[in-house]
Amino acid sequence: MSKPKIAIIGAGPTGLASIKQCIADNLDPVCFEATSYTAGLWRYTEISEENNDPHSSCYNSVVINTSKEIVGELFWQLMLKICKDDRLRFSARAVNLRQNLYPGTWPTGNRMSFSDFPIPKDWPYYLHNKLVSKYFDMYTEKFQLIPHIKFNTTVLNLTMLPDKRWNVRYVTKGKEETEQVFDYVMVCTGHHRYPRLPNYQGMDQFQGKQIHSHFYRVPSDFANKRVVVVGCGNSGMDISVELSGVASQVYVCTRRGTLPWILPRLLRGKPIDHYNTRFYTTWIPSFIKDYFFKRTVKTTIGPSPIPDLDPKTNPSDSHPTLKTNFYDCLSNGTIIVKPNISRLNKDNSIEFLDNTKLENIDAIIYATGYKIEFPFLDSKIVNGGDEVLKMFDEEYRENLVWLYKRMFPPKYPNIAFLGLVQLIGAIFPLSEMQARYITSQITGHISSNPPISEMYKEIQEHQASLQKRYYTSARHTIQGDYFQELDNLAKVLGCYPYSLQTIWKYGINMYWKILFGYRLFGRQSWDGAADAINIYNGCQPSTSKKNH
Ligand SMILES: NC(=O)C1=CN([C@@H]2O[C@H](COP(=O)(O)OP(=O)(O)OC[C@H]3O[C@@H](n4cnc5c(N)ncnc54)[C@H](OP(=O)(O)O)[C@@H]3O)[C@@H](O)[C@H]2O)C=CC1
Repeated sequence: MSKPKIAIIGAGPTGLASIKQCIADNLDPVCFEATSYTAGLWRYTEISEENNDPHSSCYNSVVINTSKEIVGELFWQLMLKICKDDRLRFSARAVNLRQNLYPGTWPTGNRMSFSDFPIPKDWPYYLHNKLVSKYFDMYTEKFQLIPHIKFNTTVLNLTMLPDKRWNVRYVTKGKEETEQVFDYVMVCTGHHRYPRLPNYQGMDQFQGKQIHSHFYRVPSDFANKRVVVVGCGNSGMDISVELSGVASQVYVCTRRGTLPWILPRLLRGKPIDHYNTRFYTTWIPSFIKDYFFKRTVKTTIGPSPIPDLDPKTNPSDSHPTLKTNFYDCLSNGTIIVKPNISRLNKDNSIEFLDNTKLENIDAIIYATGYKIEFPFLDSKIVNGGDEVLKMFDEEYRENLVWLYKRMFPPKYPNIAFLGLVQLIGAIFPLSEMQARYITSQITGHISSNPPISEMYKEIQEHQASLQKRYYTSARHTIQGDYFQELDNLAKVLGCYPYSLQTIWKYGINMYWKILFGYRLFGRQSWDGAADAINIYNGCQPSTSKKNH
């Protein structure tokens, strides 16, 4: 019997993990990649014809490519300790994804690595984009993924055939459009591709430079300029701090009138996300988490030197913002905070909602986030269509994602979206777990999805919980918690570390580490991932036998 044919769209980290998992499960993957390289937005490129088109898949978001310096600053330190001793030893036991997938990791260091491909021991906590793309090159080479990728190939359209297979229409640069039929489609194009811009009066008249953060590369482009950065997410913070050293003045615009809660990257010398353990995220009520969060901010970088700018919301109401030295720039005046813009003028002045005005602005950088779009697909496949959209607020609706288990559109079989979760944590381990979940379904190792009504109920509950937890914003429609999202899939796949099983096999010390990120006794290390890999290796995967 011929192997099921799987179309994978995008050869970023999620696409690469998907190819590898398909191969491991004896499927036949073909990956379509619009650019000439892998690793997606982690590969730093200059703005060029190839990557300045929002419809190309090679976006180099400021998210990680704000510049060599800033990425260095963001990522260099935080990787060091993570890759210590245990990890290599444990990962050597790795067999294949099905058996060992679940590093229990976070965005830094090995917390962002795939389960059976550890990040080299001597790499730092926070990786420079060069190292991240190198990591993916090593991964691609080790698992021989390149032969499965069609580079410079853009998917134009997907249509479902009467027999529920998918027809993929695509074009490779310099060639004719062509079509191919697949049994299943895995969409791995991510959610940081299409810039989301505000709509201010006079945008078309303003004579200065206006760009989205996605197209920002190096600070020198703004040397001695007066720059307004719109948005206070991680991009807005990173860019404004970076520019503060070269621009003649930087202004940051906040539509909420206040700044977000800003956390430092390191706490007591450890990457701050390492304190976010399974116990902390699962068992601690959010009011206690908020208390610790506020206390951390107050005793490290804050409160803000300008009290009026202190956030009015709770820390858990929004996606976290990490930036160590933003307040330094506020206190020395290199960054000045403004409310939202009311209009832009032809003479390069900008008016704000508090009736103040700035003259002679040279550039505006819109760090206003991203639109979730899949131009090759009917949008109702992803957002549920009008009957679903009408339940949501206008802005939230723009980025609504209506997928069962964050992957499956209830009414459309044989298609799944991977990496479409904005985790508080690294996405790679989840992408890998999702790939594993999908291929396990295709091969019949785990049950297929429940009836549509049940899927709707799950999605509705998930969306309701997001709306309850976060303030309404287009940036909060796909939020997820690292451990919970991974654990939910791990339980079905049979690699979740249940307490008694774990304690029986590995002892209380290891179980403690799985829960709290450090050992109860013995040599301390915060490298929870290493132990987790060991634990998950040890779990008998239910996926080794069909469960239905
Ligand atoms: N160093 C790192 O780790 C970095 C990580 N990232 C990640 O990349 C992702 C994208 O981040 P980012 O690019 O900052 O985008 P976000 O969507 O996270 O933030 C967008 C910001 O723009 C504001 N905004 C949105 N629409 C408007 C509007 N119409 N007018 C005025 N302001 C508006 C939002 O305000 P509001 O809050 O009111 O919605 C918010 O402050 C996030 O997951 C982020 O964590 C990004 C940069 C660096």
